[in-house]
Amino acid sequence: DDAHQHRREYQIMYAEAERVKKEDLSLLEIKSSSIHGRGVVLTRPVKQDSSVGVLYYEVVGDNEDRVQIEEGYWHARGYITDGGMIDRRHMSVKDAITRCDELPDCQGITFEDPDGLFSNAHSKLPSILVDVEFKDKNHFGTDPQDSWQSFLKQQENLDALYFPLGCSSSFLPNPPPSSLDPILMLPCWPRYNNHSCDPTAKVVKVPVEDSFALPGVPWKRVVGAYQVVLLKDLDEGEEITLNYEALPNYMLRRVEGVEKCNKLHDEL
Ligand SMILES: C[S@@+](CC[C@H](N)C(=O)[O-])C[C@H]1O[C@@H](n2cnc3c(N)ncnc32)[C@H](O)[C@@H]1O
Repeated sequence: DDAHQHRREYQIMYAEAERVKKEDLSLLEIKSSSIHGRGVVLTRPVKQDSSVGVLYYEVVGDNEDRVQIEEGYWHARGYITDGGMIDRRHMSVKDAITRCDELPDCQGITFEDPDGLFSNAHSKLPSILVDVEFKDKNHFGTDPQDSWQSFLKQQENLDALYFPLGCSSSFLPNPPPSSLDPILMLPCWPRYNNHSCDPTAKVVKVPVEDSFALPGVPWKRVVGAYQVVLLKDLDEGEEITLNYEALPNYMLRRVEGVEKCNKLHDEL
């Protein structure tokens, strides 16, 4: 059956994740959460400032869906998430990119493209006018319908991902199917961290050894690991939560229905 099939595929991938991350997984448990669905809780008390493991690794310049087509901008199929709009104009995308360059806080532009005219990153930019939103942030979400497009101002570290091999959303849909065995899912605990505006943990970027390589993609340069560090002493059974809005770019996709912390921004 379906759950059994999943189980076998995932077992192999998660074993690999576990091998590379070398975490003490006995510290963590995936359990039903009072916030939403399942969450990550501690199996024993842990002190403030301790790290419980790596949420993500950051790699430089990796994402098949993002192709650089305009100087200094990445084309991304998907949208820049809610909030942070500094301007909105009906104009061509080429003009919008020029305008974004001139606006001091502009980090990128995003617009609806229901007919997919812009979805081929390799073709010349269509000159039609679209409703462009100018954003002062580039938190990015992919769009299953492929009806939004964005151009993001190029940055030093373009990407953060935590596991190409077992836990990335290409293997493990978001949210993960609830049929999956929580014990089996433990190496992918980062996929179970719930959001809170009053979180119990934050991420801290630490360097990795030069020789560090991710399984399956050894050629990718890993520039850092984001550890989950507790903001206070926590007891056994307490949930590890993160403020999604405070996470670095690209770490979490747009999430519907979660509490907004930066409310003022979102009203614009
Ligand atoms: C990384 S997963 C967290 C695991 C999730 N609870 C589950 O059972 O699969 C992120 C998803 O959890 C939900 N979520 C996380 N924090 C939430 C919150 N504070 N309020 C409502 N939903 C939340 C959202 O649906 C979000 O897309």
